[in-house]
Amino acid sequence: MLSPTTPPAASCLLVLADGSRFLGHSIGAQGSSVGELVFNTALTGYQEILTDPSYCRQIVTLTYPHIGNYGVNEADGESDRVHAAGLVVRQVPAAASNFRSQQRLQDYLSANGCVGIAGIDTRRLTRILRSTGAQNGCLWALAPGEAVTEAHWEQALGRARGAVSMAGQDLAKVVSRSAEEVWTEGEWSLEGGFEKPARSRFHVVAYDFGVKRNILRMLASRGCRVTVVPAQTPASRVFDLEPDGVFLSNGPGDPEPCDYAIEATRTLVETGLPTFGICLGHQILALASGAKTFKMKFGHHGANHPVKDLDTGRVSITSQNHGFAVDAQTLPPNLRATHISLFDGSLQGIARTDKPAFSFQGHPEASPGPHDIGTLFDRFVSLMAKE
Ligand SMILES: NC(=O)CC[C@H](N)C(=O)O
Repeated sequence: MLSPTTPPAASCLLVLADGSRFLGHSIGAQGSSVGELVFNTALTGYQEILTDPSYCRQIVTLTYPHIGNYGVNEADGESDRVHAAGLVVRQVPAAASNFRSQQRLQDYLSANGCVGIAGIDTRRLTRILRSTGAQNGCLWALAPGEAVTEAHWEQALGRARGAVSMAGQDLAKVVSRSAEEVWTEGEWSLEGGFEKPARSRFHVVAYDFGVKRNILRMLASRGCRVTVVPAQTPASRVFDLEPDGVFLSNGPGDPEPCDYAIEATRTLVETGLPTFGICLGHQILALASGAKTFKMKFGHHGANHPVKDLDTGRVSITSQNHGFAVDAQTLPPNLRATHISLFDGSLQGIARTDKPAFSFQGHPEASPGPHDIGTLFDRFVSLMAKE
């Protein structure tokens, strides 16, 4: 229960570039933030979403109305900080209740300098984004007690309209680590915490375009020693590391301007190194193979997207987070479609016909899940074993 001495929450404004206004209360840091507004329909996983580097410069609206109910903890972050440019929710329960919880979502947002708003009609916002497409917005948490004025709305609109468009932005090099790192931690379980895999059969070089930790953990748990390398690492350095396979990670922004990654991938794939890409990594593999990408209207962000495997006919429920996609009409003869989205028919997976390389648009590593398509990691390991 709220104690009678709890000060009233500070006001928070959200203004979209099209002029739509929302007034709610602050649940995070004070100040303003701009970014591309996207909506995510997952029911859980808000901490993983906030810390997913792929959300860099995006303000995330969660359509599920109760967010923060199980708190946050040290183990569940997909990176070492909050990357989302802001959080928009309907309601945060006053108490967080879970045996793993170490902090309330509100305190976590404040400590991480992330602006957040609650108390707005997220259904109205989602319907705007769905009909007009993802658009830039400005989130502005005022000082406690400060009154909202017309000048605030006007200034916020100016900031929203002045924000750079996501199309054309290379953000992989912005969020990538700057030094190489050896990764050994495996997957988490309730009984044992994070696994420390004893032996490794394969050496994988993983490109960090904004990599999520659970990807590295799933590789480690499958017997891979992983060397994580910065986004701009040239192919020559990867050859020096003598890997058995190359992994291309997820990441924020537009894949098209990532020329260094496209170039390195082309070289590595051509030499026949087994290669696996996820999300941005999937788009990079496509571009390196001669296909094209485009910006989607509002993308796919959620945890229940059905995807069909075109080889087996099997349907998997998958986690998705992308605003760009590979254009199925542009696949060259040596690239075949392996998966499609059953929501809109868009391309979800590809494989090279001439080289041991494949990739997936959604998230087989998704934590908290679903885990249906986690088998793609086993496919990568089999590919390395075969080669
Ligand atoms: N999660 C990701 O890797 C996203 C890839 C890319 N930034 C997109 O929006 O499509």
